[in-house]
Amino acid sequence: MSSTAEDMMELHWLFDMLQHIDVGLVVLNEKYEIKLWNSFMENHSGMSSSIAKERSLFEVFPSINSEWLQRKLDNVIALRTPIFVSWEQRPHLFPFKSYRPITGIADKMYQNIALRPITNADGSVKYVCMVVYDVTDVAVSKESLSSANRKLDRLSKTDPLTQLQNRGSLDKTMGSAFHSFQIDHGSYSLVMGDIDFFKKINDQHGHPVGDLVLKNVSKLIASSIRSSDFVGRYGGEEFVILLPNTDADSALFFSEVLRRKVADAKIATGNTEISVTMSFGVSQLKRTDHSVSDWLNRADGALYKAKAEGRNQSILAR
Ligand SMILES: Nc1nc2c(ncn2[C@@H]2O[C@H](COP(=O)(O)OP(=O)(O)OP(=O)(O)O)[C@@H](O)[C@H]2O)c(=O)[nH]1
Repeated sequence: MSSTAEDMMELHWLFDMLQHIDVGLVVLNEKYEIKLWNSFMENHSGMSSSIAKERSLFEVFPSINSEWLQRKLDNVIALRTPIFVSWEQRPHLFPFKSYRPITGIADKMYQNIALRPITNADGSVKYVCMVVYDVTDVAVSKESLSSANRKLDRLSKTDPLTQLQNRGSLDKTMGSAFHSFQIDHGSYSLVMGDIDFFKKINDQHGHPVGDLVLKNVSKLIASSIRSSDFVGRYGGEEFVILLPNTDADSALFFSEVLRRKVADAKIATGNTEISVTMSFGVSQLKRTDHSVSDWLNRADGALYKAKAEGRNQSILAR
């Protein structure tokens, strides 16, 4: 076979392979008209090469942000350098369906796109080749990993019984508030609440009813705070509420409203209804507090006093 015939055959092979490679290939001219549309693009768009060719890419896919892509394509031609667009910047350019049966996360194919200048024999660049990689598997596993990490992070901060913040998470939140106070000297208050005679509830009705009471009280507290407040379960039947932008008197007012709500609530346990009361200690963060413990200890001291003085009351630490 002559070398020209061999070259022709090689060219034919190459063209055949590019047509059927599992990667999208599109060639555009300077007017963004489609000059090449391989079988990957045909299969995923449902549009044959004969129909796509000579039409503007933006007419075929009106959902593509034409201003953004035109700028990129113009740069590829002017600077003669390739540009890459990752799925993390833009999940997809072409709105192709994903046929992955594994997950509901991806209904569209995630794509990495390379825009490459095609250099003519005379060195000029008049065409751009778009290479479209289907990276749905990579994107989906990365997304599921991030979602699993988010879930783990949430779990590590949550008390499983009450779904409130756990003690560790609350300690961190109070630490952040203490740190902010050193900068803004704002008003930050703590309300520490404890269910009265909780041991009796366990003893009289059993531990599962005790748990039910804890869950109900937690819901009541959670529904009483503002979105900027924090509440956590600090110990067995002890709760701490952190109120930013709240001075001592307002925190005491909040505590009394909550105390009355708890006392008025009826908790259905199946065959009977239970009522509980709570005692509260309130403290506002002061410049003389050297640590979160100082602030917390003052609330704890006030709570101890509320218990000693008859329970079902709130006491403010001065
Ligand atoms: N059901 C249930 N009980 C708990 C849980 N955590 C702690 N407790 C119980 O809560 C009770 C707390 O009792 P005490 O510390 O004596 O306090 P109290 O009976 O509430 O009395 P005062 O606080 O003095 O009013 C103990 O019996 C603990 O076993 C829990 O997760 N579920």
